[in-house]
Amino acid sequence: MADKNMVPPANLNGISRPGRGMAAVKPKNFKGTLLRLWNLTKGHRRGLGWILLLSALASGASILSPYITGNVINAIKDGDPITVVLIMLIALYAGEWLVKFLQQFFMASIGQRVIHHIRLTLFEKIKTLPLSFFDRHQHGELMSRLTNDVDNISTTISNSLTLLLTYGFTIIGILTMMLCLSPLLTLVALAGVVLIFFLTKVVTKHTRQLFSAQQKNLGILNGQIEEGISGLSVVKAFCREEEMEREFEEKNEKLCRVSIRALIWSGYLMPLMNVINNLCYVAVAVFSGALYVAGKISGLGLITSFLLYVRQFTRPFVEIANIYNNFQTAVAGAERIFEILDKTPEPEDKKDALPLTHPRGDVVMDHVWFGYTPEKPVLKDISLSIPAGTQVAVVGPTGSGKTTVINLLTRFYDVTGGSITLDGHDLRDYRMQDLRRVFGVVLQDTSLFASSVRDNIAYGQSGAAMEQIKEAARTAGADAFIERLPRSYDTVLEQGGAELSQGERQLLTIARAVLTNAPIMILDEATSSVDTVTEQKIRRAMLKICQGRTSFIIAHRLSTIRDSDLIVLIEDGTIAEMGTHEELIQLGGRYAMMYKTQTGSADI
Ligand SMILES: Nc1ncnc2c1ncn2[C@@H]1O[C@H](COP(=O)(O)OP(=O)(O)OP(=O)(O)O)[C@@H](O)[C@H]1O
Repeated sequence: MADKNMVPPANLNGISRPGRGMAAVKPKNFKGTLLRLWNLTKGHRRGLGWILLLSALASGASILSPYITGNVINAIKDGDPITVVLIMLIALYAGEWLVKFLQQFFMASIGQRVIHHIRLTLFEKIKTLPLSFFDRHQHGELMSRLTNDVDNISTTISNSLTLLLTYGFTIIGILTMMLCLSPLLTLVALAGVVLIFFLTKVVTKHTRQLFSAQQKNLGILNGQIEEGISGLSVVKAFCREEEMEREFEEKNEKLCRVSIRALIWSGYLMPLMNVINNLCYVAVAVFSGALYVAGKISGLGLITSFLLYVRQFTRPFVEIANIYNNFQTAVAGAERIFEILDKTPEPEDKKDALPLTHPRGDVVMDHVWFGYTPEKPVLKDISLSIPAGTQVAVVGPTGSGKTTVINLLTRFYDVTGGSITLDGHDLRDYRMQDLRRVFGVVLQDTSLFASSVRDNIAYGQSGAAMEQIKEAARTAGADAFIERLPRSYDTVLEQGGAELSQGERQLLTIARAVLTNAPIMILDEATSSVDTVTEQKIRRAMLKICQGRTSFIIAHRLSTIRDSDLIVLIEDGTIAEMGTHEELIQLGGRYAMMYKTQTGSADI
């Protein structure tokens, strides 16, 4: 069965364990979401028609075989030949196998095509979402939507749907056959089914809660395991091993207790159901015997057929209850996926958006206001005029809004008040892709990809020749360490750069920016975590790539930016001081104080 919690059906008179895997998450709008899922199968309706037909045929064997078996008994009793009936029976089972195979064949291909489509649409959508969306959602949660939720839908479509259809047809078919054979005996059999149905309902309500609690506790425990492993060095450094173990044990114990209760409850119902099923079987046997003796029913064959039907009748009900829960979980997952698909993407380019290829680089910020959330403005009325070719350093205490300025320039976010212009036009008037290409960026986040060093440097310039890549690495001062790597530029960064030092990663991202040869450079915290020798290297590289270009440098080490044409000190979202290094030192304000603290007064 699809759900990971499910255990294989225990074969107790064909009844699978009830209540197991009942930790279904209820969707908010079951019908609406199901309808949207249905709409996704648009190109596969004919295949689904086949599946429906095959499901009806597949249930045919369960429906017909007891009847044929009854006829075999009748034939033996009457002394008639049974070869033809036996051949029919064998043909029926062979046919069932073929039909089920074809059913699986259609379902697998349709199911996987639909899932392929969902995955692709979802991934395409994520790429268009504004960064503000990711601020509001944990990465882990998004990952879970892309993997677990899609997985759930996949297994449900592939497995549960065919079973649901087949069981549905089986119930209708068996009920019809039983009614045709003997309405009275059918009533007796139905009484047992109704009893089992209600009993299952009562107990599963309880087990569902217990399994939900088990899932929740499992999640908590997994979280602790993940935290423990990823933060192990911190745990060791602060000697917190014992506390960690104690916490783990508490959560482990809780999970253990709730799991035991869940299993006991789900196990408790099974034997009871078995008893009811057997009692029902006995009741039908006694009744049919009495009816036979009274001459109310025709023959032994009918009794045999009927008893076989009773044996098969209860199973589809219990299975459908389980499948329904899987469906609910899958539909709830689909709901979460549709939630992402319904999000507003980044604003599209205006119809008459301007192309931008070789800007001069005049940047003007005019009374700019911005906040990540409406209630907390981060930049407050910032006005700045930067002529083309100026090297601007943005400095200020942690959290003052420096990176936010960069986020607005690259249009990762849009201003909430005022405007930013480039060469006289509002940033929002340009084509987004053109605008982003204008910037060569080295961000705080030194993200590298699990590909070769060469591909990482050429990330923004995929057609670059090897010589250009090496030249960029030389300019960034990254060539020396790259040459020392086992396969030099072809070394694959299997762990996405985690195998390099922070400084090396920064040098690579600088080389990447160099290669773009973009007209405007943005360097955020490029020297924050490297030794002084590397810092000097980076500083030289930065000066080189900033030459003749409008450039924005954010650095905590003020020595790096003292030669900048303009230093802007941001404090609490406003410009506190602005000028050249000398001017600001002369001013003797906050900048002068920060510089003094960092370098010792001698250097001033
Ligand atoms: N994605 C975000 N969502 C909500 N608030 C944010 C987000 N990014 C930053 N902030 C908040 O905006 C303020 C300015 O952040 P910003 O990153 O611009 O500071 P900074 O000056 O670059 O700091 P640092 O020097 O530490 O990098 C901070 O209070 C921060 O908490």
